[in-house]
Amino acid sequence: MESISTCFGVKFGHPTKNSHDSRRIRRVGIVGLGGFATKRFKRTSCATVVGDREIDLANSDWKIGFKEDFERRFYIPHLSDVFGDLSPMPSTFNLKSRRPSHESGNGYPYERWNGYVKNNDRVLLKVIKFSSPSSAGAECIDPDCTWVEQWVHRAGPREEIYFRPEEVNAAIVTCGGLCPGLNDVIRQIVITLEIYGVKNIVGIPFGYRGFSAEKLPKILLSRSVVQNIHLDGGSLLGVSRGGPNVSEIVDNMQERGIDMLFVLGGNGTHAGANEIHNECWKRGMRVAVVGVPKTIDNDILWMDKTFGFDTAVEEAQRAINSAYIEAHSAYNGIGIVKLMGRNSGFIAMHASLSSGQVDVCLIPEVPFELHGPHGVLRHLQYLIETKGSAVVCVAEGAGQNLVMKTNAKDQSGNVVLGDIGAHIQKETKKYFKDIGTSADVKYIDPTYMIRACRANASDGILCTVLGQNAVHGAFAGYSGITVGICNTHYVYLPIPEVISYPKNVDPNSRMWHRCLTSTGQPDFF
Ligand SMILES: Nc1ncnc2c1ncn2[C@@H]1O[C@H](COP(=O)(O)OP(=O)(O)O)[C@@H](O)[C@H]1O
Ligand SMILES: O=P(O)(O)OC[C@H]1O[C@](O)(COP(=O)(O)O)[C@@H](O)[C@@H]1O
Ligand SMILES: [Mg+2]
Repeated sequence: MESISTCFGVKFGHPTKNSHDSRRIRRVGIVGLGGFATKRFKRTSCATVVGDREIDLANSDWKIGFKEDFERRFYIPHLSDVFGDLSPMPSTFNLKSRRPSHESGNGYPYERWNGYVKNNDRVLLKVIKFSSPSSAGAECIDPDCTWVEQWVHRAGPREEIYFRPEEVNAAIVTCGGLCPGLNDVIRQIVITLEIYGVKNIVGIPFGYRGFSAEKLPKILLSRSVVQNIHLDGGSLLGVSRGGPNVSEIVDNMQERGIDMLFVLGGNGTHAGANEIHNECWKRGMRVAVVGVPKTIDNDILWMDKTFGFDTAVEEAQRAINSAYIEAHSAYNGIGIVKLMGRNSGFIAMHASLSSGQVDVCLIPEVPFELHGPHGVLRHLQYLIETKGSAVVCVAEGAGQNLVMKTNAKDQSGNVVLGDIGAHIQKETKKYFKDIGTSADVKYIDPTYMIRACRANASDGILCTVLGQNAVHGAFAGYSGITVGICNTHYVYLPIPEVISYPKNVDPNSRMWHRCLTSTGQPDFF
C-alpha cells in the first residue's frame, strides 16, 4: 500500500450490480480520514480509475482527466446522437399567451418569454468545498481536497423540440410499490403534454405488466381525467412488480406506436427503463424514455430526496406518536413502530429525528444485537427502570440477520424480508418475562398506511416540477434519462448513474449522529 503522504489510491469505476460492493468501489474514490470510506477500505495505488479512464494523481493535469470522465459519465443521451437526420423545431411550450400582449393596449410592455433553459446550462452536483479530508463528510479526490467542479445537466423547457406534438403518442407507466405523489406526477405529465399540444396520451395499466400480451386495456388520459387525481393516494394507473421482458415491452410499444414513455419507479424500474431506451434506439425507434424516480425509501443516488419521502416521514409521526402515547400510558410500556426501508433507513432516521419521541432507532445500515450486555433489550430494561417507558423505531430491512430467512423473492426479484418488528416484540416480551419484570409491549406496523397516503404540500410541489421537467426532457430529445432535485435545482441525469447502487444512510454522517443525539441510544453490539 502506498504511503498516505505521497500517493492516494482512488477508484471511480462503474460499479457492479452488487450494491455493497459497488458502494465500496465508489466510496474508495473519496479521501476522507474520518469517513466511512477510509476506515473500511485501504488505499490501492497511485493510479486513479475514473470511469474507464486511469488518472495518475501525480500528474498535474489529473483534474482535466477527472472532469472529462465526469462529463462523459453524466452525459445525457440525445436523439440526435443516433438519428442524424433529425431537425428540431421551435418549442410549442410557450407561456406568452398568458401575458398581456403589446397589441392589447392595456399598458403592459410586450416581453419575450425567456423561461427556456439552454442545453449547456449546468447545476453543481457537489457544493461543499472541504478544507481537509478529516472534515465531517469530506469527499475529497486528493489529499489536498482540491476543488473540482462536478456539473450535471439542468432540467427545463428548451427553445427547440424534437417531436411534433400533434404526432406524439405518449405513454405513462407506474411500477414497483406505491408511493405518495404518483398521481401528482401523472397529472403534471398529462397537463404539460397537453400544453405542448399532445393529443394522444395513454396510461399503461399495472406497471410493466400492462405491456404484456394479455392486453390489459390502456387508460386514455387528458386534463379532465387527471384534474383531481392528486387528491387520492395510490396510482390511477395501478402498479405491479415483475412483468414481461424488455423485448416484449418494446414489441408492444412498437405495435402501439409509442414514441414518448414516462416511467415512474425505483431502481428496478429505472434499470428496465434504460434497457427499453437502449432497445428502442437499437431498433431505430425514435423514442424518448424518461424516468421519474419513485421510492418512498429515498434510496436513489445524487438527489436531495425523492417524492413521497417527506410525506412518509410526516405520516410516520402519527404512528410514532401513537406508540409513544401507548407506551407512556402503560405501566412499563414499550412501543415498537416499523417503518419502510428495504435497504436504506432514511424514513426511520428522519421520522425518529423529527418526532423527538424515539429512544431507539434501528436501520439496515447499522448492525445491532438484541441480546447480550450491549443489546437492545438490555437498553430497553434500562429505559424502563429510568424512564418507565420506551419507543423503538425500526426500519423493515434492519436486523435481517436476526429473523428467519425464507429465501423467498417477490416477482421483481427483491428479497422478501422477515418481520423484524414482530420479532423485536416477541423477544422483548420474552426478555422481560425472563427477568421477572412486567412490560406492556405494543407493536404498530403502519407501513402500507403510510405508503397509500396522498402527497403532502411539499411533495406535491416536488412532483409537479419533476413531472413537468420529465416532459420538457422528452420534447428536448433526451432519452435514457431521469429527473431529480439536486442542491435545490432540477436536473437531468443519465439512468445508469442513478441506479449504479442504492443510496444508504452513512453511519458516519452528521445526520445519523444527530439522530443518535436525539434518541440517546448507545451502540448495540
Ligand atoms: N434489473 C432490472 N432490469 C429490468 N427490469 C427490472 C429490473 N429490476 C426490476 N425490474 C422491473 O421493474 C419493475 C419494478 O421493479 P421493483 O424492484 O419491484 O420496484 P422499484 O422500481 O421500485 O425498485 C418490475 O416490473 C420489475 O420486473
Ligand atoms: O409489499 P410490497 O409491495 O412488495 O412493498 C414493500 C416494499 O416497498 C417499499 O416501500 C419500496 O419498494 P420499491 O421502491 O421497490 O417500490 C420497500 O420499502 C418495501 O420493502
Ligand atoms: Mg426496488
